[in-house]
Amino acid sequence: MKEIIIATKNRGKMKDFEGLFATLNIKVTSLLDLPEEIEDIEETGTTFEENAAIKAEAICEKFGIPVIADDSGLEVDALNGEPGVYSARYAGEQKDDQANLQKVLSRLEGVPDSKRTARFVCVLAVANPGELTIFKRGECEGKIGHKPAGDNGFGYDPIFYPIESDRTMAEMAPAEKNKISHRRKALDQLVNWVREQ
Ligand SMILES: O=c1nc[nH]c2c1ncn2[C@H]1C[C@H](O)[C@@H](COP(=O)(O)OP(=O)(O)OP(=O)(O)O)O1
Ligand SMILES: [Mg+2]
Repeated sequence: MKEIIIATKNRGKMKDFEGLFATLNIKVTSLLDLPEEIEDIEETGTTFEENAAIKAEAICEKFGIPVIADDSGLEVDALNGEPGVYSARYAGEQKDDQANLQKVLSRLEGVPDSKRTARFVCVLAVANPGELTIFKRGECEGKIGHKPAGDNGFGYDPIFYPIESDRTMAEMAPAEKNKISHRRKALDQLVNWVREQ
């Protein structure tokens, strides 16, 4: 079985990846699973690609091995694409999922269903020692609800209804989310790319 490091400290993301990589027979290790403590990496970019590269390249340089990073977020059309790359810190530096999703709901107060369109975006960056970093993107279209529903998943899952679903991503079983998610789509692109090499 192969092993890959994913440059993340987000446990929710890692749960997604564990499910996604299990079918590929690859074991994934996060920055939280390493024996030494890894300092937080400042995400100073203004695009998902920039931030994913910053995370993947920092850890790749540190250990001299291939590293995948995921930078992702929610784009709400009625909020001009917010919270976007600032999704994790939308309601402040403490990265509180509940506060973040409440902020989206309150900003959308009075906005009718037809204008609550949104998408999850996931950009994966793969950094290899001595090679150019590559990027794969996946998007999942949907709508923002009026109140949180469901206990699965993480982040904005309780307020996100994937297109043609009457349940939020947090009401779906993990395997169900993993069939349609932005993370799944980005990973499919990456797997296809690896097969072409
Ligand atoms: O499937 C998802 N379901 C719900 N919410 C999601 C999803 N995917 C990303 N999101 C939200 C969570 C967080 O608010 C932001 C990611 O921010 P992002 O900087 O990429 O991750 P992070 O700081 O939590 O962890 P890390 O940088 O260590 O990977 O988008
Ligand atoms: Mg982050």
